[in-house]
Amino acid sequence: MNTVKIRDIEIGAGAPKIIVPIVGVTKEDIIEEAKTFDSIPIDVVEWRVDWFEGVFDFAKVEDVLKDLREVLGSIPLLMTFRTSKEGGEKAIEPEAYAELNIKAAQTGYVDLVDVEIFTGDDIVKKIIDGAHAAGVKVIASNHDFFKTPAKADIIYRLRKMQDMNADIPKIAVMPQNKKDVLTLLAATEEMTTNYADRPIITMSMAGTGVISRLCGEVFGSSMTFGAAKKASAPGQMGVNDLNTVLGLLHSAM
Ligand SMILES: O=C1C[C@@](O)(C(=O)O)C[C@@H](O)[C@@H]1O
Repeated sequence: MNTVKIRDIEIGAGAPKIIVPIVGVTKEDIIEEAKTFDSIPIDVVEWRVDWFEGVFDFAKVEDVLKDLREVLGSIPLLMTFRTSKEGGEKAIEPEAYAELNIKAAQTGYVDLVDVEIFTGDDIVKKIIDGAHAAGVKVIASNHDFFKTPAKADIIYRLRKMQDMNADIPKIAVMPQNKKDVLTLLAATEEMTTNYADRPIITMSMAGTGVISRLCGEVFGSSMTFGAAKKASAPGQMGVNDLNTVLGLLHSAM
């Protein structure tokens, strides 16, 4: 399996890497939160730009990115517009979505962008090619906030992301019972063992699924989201506790 190197972080090797989301609404909140990150264990910061009040004015987005980049120093920065149809704060037209992601990639301030795989193949391809041309890696994503698809379907979606040349395929699903968590873990193991030639990220959300956010090194999920100030999805643990558990499991493996 190939790893993905972003700055000093090697994704797909060792313990899962911790991503901490920022979900501030104002520039001030976003930057203030980023300033607290030098005292907590973080591998990658995710700016959830769909929460930002100025998200539809690119000059404002670029202004925040510039300051975030400066405050974060060498911590890699992922920019994510999570659309309302996949659990995010706002809706966006596909063309505007492509433009936002490609322009952000071209600023040189971001290391990764997140692209929802079911936005339409042409748009997805345009974003992935545009990000790569700017030297930016792409996480392809899919979210089901209501249920857990069948194992074969989860694997199909992750393989589609890989086939479309995303650097890191990712899926987040909601369990309706404990068996659904096992389905997500089984899909993760099968994808990693049989199909993936790159790191993947999977999680089962909410309290029932929290185990999936901890055991990625066993089953094959290379990154996990932890909360600093405010969680961006149900089931995210506090980042310090998350780091402790990942470290304990890593040293026992
Ligand atoms: O895609 C994901 C995963 C996530 O939904 C989670 O369940 O941790 C949190 C989001 O911020 C992120 O973009």
